[in-house]
Amino acid sequence: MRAEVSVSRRWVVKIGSALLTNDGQGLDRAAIAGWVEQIAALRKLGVEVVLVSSGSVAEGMARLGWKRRPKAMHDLQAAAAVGQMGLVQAWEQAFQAHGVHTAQVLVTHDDLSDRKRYLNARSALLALIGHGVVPVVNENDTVVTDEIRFGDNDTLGALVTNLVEADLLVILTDQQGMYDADPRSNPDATLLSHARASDPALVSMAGGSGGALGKGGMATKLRAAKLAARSGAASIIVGGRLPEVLTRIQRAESVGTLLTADESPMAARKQWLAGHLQMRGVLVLDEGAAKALREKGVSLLPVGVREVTGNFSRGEMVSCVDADNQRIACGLVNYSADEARKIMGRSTDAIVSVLGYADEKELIHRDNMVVF
Ligand SMILES: Nc1ncnc2c1ncn2[C@@H]1O[C@H](COP(=O)(O)OP(=O)(O)O)[C@@H](O)[C@H]1O
Ligand SMILES: N[C@@H](CCC(=O)OP(=O)(O)O)C(=O)O
Repeated sequence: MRAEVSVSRRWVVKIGSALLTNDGQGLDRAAIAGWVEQIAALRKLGVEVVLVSSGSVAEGMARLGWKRRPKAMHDLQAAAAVGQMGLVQAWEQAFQAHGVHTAQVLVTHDDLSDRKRYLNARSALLALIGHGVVPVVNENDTVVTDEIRFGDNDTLGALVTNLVEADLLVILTDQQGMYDADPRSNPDATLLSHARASDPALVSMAGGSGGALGKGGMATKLRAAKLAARSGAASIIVGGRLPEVLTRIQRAESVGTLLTADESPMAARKQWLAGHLQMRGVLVLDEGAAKALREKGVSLLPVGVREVTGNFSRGEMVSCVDADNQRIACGLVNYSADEARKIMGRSTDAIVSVLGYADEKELIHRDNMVVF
């Protein structure tokens, strides 16, 4: 299993507040430099990395001289706004030393649950990765309210893993991994090396809430691993202070706790796509496109579409049928119904001249499509 992890090509690395801020004493720049050095080395081996960095509230508290995590939402928001400045500065500076660009990406729950915004966030993150930039993601704490907060970045890390279809979610924390009981209150607890994320026995082993600075605790990390498994990704919960921790994961060393998915990424994603969304429209394909989708599983380009029915928006689910109305596939569409009608039957190059702009060149990308 560890060997499979070592060949994974896209990682989301989530770093918790306690770890990043030296238990609240301000950003641990030496630790940050160490992780960045490892990430730079991973990139040279062809591993793409998206960072999910907590610590805005904790760093804001340190900057404002607050000893305790505030309870009031406006104070949390204020601390997050102050701290986020320090956070991105620290990451940017550390990556600059390796000639790597970073990008600040702040998201809310709405961004990832709304279909259109989901696609937008996805294409922006994939574009950043494609340009060799390391996205540094956090929750947009200053604009979210109580009910819609992810609250803990473990969940955010898992959703980003689903979003960019990463193979691996690495959760760096202040313990060596997941134990069979909370090691803070059970000194005899033993470290779990490998389990299935779906194993029901794990739930009672993960203690409740997190430390003084973080929010999640082990329960949210376990939940995150289950969420990541929905798109087939494995998760590793591991001590972020372990020397060369990321490099060792890449070398298939048995560090931390590996939580694996029951299904392959493709099977998991297709199940997710097929089970979660309502059809909003139909695209009738020409013979060539129908054959290409059925036999080669390629993306659907506008040129292969003859007719568009329904009134869908970008990001919604549509079904693809052949001229005899036989269902071929379904998937998340990159253009609205009106746009699709304008560009159907046209070559990809014509999208800009017809619409005046272009999103993706595909009408439905094959990663967002299930072929029946
Ligand atoms: N079974 C367990 N194994 C390891 N840690 C656990 C377990 N149950 C609860 N915990 C607690 O979870 C804490 C890590 O969560 P948290 O404080 O939220 O960290 P982070 O800021 O890294 O997200 C650990 O310090 C530990 O006390
Ligand atoms: N968005 C928040 C993260 C919430 C949080 O505390 O997460 P974590 O430490 O990962 O459990 C922040 O940056 O402070």
